[in-house]
Amino acid sequence: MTRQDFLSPAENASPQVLYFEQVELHLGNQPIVKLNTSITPGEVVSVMGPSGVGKSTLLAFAAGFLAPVFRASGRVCLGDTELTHLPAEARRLGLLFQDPLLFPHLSVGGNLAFGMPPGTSRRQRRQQMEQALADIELSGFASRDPSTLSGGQRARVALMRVLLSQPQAILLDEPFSRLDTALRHEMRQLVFDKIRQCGLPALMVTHDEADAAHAGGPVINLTPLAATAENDRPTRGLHASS
Ligand SMILES: Nc1ncnc2c1ncn2[C@@H]1O[C@H](COP(=O)(O)OP(=O)(O)OP(=O)(O)O)[C@@H](O)[C@H]1O
Repeated sequence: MTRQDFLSPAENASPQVLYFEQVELHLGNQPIVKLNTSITPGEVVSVMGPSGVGKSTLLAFAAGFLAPVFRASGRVCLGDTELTHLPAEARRLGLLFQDPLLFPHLSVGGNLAFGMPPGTSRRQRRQQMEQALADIELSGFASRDPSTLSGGQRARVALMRVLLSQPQAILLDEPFSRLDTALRHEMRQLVFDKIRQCGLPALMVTHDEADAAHAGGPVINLTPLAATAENDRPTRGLHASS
């Protein structure tokens, strides 16, 4: 399944670069994170660093639900479109967190259909849902109650739900940390393969060096206090102010 499979013809399918331009986050007067980087389609950039350094806060800023206690400057852009001033729901970012939370009141199929863009016809919904289930070897599971799935099956459904929402980029926060070793390996492979196939830029927060190694992209190590990180790819001429 590729990015094209998820997109209606009306969608702009061209992959975009995700930019963090001169992003600075403050907690009170205390600077916690500075970031200036770009993520190309299909690339997974890993963000690492000690507990409390601001990794999840950075994702919250990008996703559009930063707690009011923080002060932020800088921009997050997809190609030429600035996301920073858009409400969270308009940013079209796919979020994958530690817990593969599925809606308990919806079937597996209902969960998959949940995030599909408005305007997706009934036939398209069914077709995409069935294709997604086949893709994760869960054909025939559409009417199942999510509580009857194993942890690995839930994680796979959660991933496909994110992809079916036609995101323009993916944000991952410790996506594999609750999985046991075998499952972790399997999910890493699936998630990174899908991100590459769909040509989506992705930013992943992780404590696990093996996650970052499997992701294959650059690793940004945030350090405490005025943490500054910058990778060495083009960022439209902007530079981190360290
Ligand atoms: N709502 C909030 N109000 C006040 N302080 C907060 C709030 N959310 C986070 N913080 C503080 O902001 C800092 C960054 O937190 P954040 O959760 O981003 O860290 P992290 O690097 O993701 O940590 P971990 O690896 O433990 O998940 C921490 O000092 C944290 O205590």
